[in-house]
Amino acid sequence: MKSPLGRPAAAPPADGSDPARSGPGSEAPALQIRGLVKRYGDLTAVDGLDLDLQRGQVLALLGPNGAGKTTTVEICEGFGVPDAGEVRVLGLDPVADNDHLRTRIGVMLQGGGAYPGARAGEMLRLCAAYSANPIDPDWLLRTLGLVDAARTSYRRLSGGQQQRLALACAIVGRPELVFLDEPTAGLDAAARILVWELIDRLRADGVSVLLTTHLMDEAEQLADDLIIIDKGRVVAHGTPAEVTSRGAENELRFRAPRGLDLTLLVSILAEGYRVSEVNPGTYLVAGEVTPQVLAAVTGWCAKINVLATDLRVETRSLEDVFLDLTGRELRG
Ligand SMILES: Nc1ncnc2c1ncn2[C@@H]1O[C@H](COP(=O)(O)OP(=O)(O)OP(=O)(O)O)[C@@H](O)[C@H]1O
Repeated sequence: MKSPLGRPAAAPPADGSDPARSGPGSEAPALQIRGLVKRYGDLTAVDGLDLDLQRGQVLALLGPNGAGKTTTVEICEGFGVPDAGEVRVLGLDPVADNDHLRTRIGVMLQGGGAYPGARAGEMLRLCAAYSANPIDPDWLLRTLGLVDAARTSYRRLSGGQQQRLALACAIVGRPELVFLDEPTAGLDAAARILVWELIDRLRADGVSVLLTTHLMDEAEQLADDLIIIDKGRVVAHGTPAEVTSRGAENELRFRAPRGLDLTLLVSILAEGYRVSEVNPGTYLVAGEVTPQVLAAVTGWCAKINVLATDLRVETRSLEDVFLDLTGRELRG
């Protein structure tokens, strides 16, 4: 069955003009930021930031409190003007081309934009009415577990229901790019999974997502790429696996008979690896553990006819990397 999220083929503009400049179906990246600077008085909130988000990808923007995430996202949404640098959203200038972008991007507002007395279902239908080809609101209410809340006024919704309604409103217009600001903050485990599944479906349908989050597992689960920023600068970027492994001193541990002669193993491994018997019968190889290093160690075991047991590669978590880079907890 075709997903109700799927974007229709873009129709050419009726007047033959090219309002988006980059054109419907263009290959312009979802987001491209070069050398972004934003100052508030003496404070440089964003300090030469570069960022790329390709079509159909999820990019997680991580950083401690005050790192410059919201400032960056607001500039992308057209709510702020850079002091220097260039920002392109779907190939367009978010301020000058705001009118053309409004229907092509989705913004998840934290509690904002709501009429407290309006019912959840009515609010979602109102958001849908702004779009020429909205996603079926009833499908979204079902998918986000909001059917029972559809007739409840916004002010009586639980925090988690308001959060999911904000997500539904952000995507009901079938945006090409959606900005999600901590979309699962405060949600219980079941609701969080519903939101994660929906974000996965958005990606599968070619929607690009810029996700700000303080949740390490959320970033690792959902993101194709991560950017960690601190004091307005990028301190790490890449896939979750790249960010957690780059330059990392991982460890390989195994158990084997005590007192083995390690000279041959040391000579097989490249310079810089440290091999030691940390406890009688427990061996440690410290350095970047690549597949080749793992093969070298097991090859050495085979050569000396030793069966290594409890062989374990210990990698650093995203939280460890984050702490190393920013000196602060991911949660801020
Ligand atoms: N309108 C403003 N006027 C003055 N300073 C501001 C303004 N908006 C943000 N700042 C400052 O800019 C810096 C970056 O703030 P920003 O909200 O972008 O960080 P953040 O990474 O989103 O933080 P958080 O995780 O707490 O939301 C902070 O020091 C903040 O106090």
